[in-house]
Amino acid sequence: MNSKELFEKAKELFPGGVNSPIRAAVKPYPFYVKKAEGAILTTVDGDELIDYVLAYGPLILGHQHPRVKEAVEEQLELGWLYGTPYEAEIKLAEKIISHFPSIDMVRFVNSGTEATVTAIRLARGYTKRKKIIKFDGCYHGSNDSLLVKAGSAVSHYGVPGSAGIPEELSRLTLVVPFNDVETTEKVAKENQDDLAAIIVEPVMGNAGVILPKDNFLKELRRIADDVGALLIFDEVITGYRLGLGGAQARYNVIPDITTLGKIIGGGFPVGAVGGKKEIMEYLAPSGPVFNAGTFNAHPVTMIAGLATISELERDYVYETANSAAHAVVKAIEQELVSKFGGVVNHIASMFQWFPKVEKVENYSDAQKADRALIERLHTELLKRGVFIAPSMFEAWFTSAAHASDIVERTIDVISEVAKVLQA
Ligand SMILES: Cc1ncc(COP(=O)(O)O)c(C=O)c1O
Ligand SMILES: N[C@H](C=O)CCC(=O)O
Repeated sequence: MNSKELFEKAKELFPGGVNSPIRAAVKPYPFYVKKAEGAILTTVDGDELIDYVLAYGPLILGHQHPRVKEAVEEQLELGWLYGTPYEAEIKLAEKIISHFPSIDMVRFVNSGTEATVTAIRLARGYTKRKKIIKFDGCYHGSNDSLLVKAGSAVSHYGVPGSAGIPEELSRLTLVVPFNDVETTEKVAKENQDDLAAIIVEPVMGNAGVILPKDNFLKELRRIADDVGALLIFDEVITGYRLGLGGAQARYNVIPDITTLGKIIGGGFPVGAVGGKKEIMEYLAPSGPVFNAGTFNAHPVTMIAGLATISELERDYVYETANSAAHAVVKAIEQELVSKFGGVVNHIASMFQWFPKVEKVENYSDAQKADRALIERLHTELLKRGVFIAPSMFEAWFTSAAHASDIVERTIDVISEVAKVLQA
């Protein structure tokens, strides 16, 4: 069956035809993958696509990296699920602790969502307070406490949050604009007695890419300390994408709790909560805050994560991924920004173009950009063999597999598309 036929069938089986909403945004219908290798996806229709989505971030080494594949194959020979502790989880935790300045202890879970759910519960349990500050347009997974004014598919489909979440719970989530120290401080002080945590994507990656200004993250640290709340960095995207220590090492700001996911599982389902020992010891069975999981610290994930992070310790990965991003950003600026205007927000190997606006420093700036143009760009690039996210409220990602020939092909396609794209 081809992609069109498969999607027709899928619509009978899955709500909207998919198992995660953003996948249905690929037009005219989502393509189905037959295989993936390096930077290339091959579809069941026989098309080869250069992949700038990389499964929404995890695949910083590209698809089927030989070291990861070899490690997983070796693991499969030993069995793949034990329901007992396994040495690989210790090795992966040690690596993460060695790289992330704020992390003394880790709890592995199965997704970024589980990580943020656990982090919020931990912050509430530790502080014995209820309220949370989050930032407009930040996305922290499908987490009941944080699906308020969220980014990613929530923004793409234009829903303010989600039905099914009790108003009593949403009221505990206070939303403030990213990069706005004054409002954050005001709201934190007004709710000081009951504020458990401030949670932030230190670089926003779910409303396009939006960078923290000046001392914004340092100011969040100060405000959290002033009101006795915990600072949570959601580094599910930025962890290992911005470098070995994530955003916290890059910006030199130490949160109390960090959530990780995506890259640390090497392409297998994963999440992690990390933090200071004193806080982490509140998790069961040491402490009273519950978290558990049949698949927590899955052996295959631990092995794949370990192989991935070991590879990241070799300089070539960040060098290749970052220089690919730099070259593609330059091409977008030359071919697209020059014609349509706008700004490209970029850091390391993640970026997004916001057409027709001069700056994007928060979610309301992002909403003023021409998102429909990005959706048309997505369609035109896809027709010519380049796959980018179907929404402006996502990011482009590059990997160690985005070698110069792949980048050159992409640049040629961008200049071809620039000629046909209509404002
Ligand atoms: C910053 C951030 N936090 C949390 C999540 C949730 O992760 P997952 O999709 O693995 O549940 C995502 C992505 O979905 C994310 O980008
Ligand atoms: N932006 C989301 C996570 O980072 C995209 C993943 C998804 O919703 O399927």
